[in-house]
Amino acid sequence: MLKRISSEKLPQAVGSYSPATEVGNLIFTSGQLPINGKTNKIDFPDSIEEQTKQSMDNVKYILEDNKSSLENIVKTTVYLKNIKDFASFDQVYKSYFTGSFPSRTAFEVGDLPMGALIEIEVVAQKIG
Ligand SMILES: C=C(N)C(=O)O
Repeated sequence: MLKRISSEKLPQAVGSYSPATEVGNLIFTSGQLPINGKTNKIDFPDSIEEQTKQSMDNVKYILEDNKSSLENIVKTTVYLKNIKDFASFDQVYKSYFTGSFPSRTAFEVGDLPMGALIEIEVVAQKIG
């Protein structure tokens, strides 16, 4: 049975989607835009580093509020507005992991909602 899940720390969805869906022992997040849940906006429109932090924090909130964690990510998909941001994004991204890294695909897209520079989605395993 599937269940729609969320976190109180997330921003409002910008469209017709649930923040995440749980099925069995897996969590599938929607793409997390770099929107701050306190301000409901992209606080740093020109900074890939800050936007990576916010998208990763939003992923983290979903997982940690639903019996999972960043360490339990199976696969990450990263959408970048500009592939030239890859190295800067990756520097911030790797700081969120202490052991091994999840599988990942990263690629450039034409555009993202709200003028974002990045959007990150994950599939993660639940703990216990
Ligand atoms: C922001 C999204 N994840 C969406 O619009 O699908």
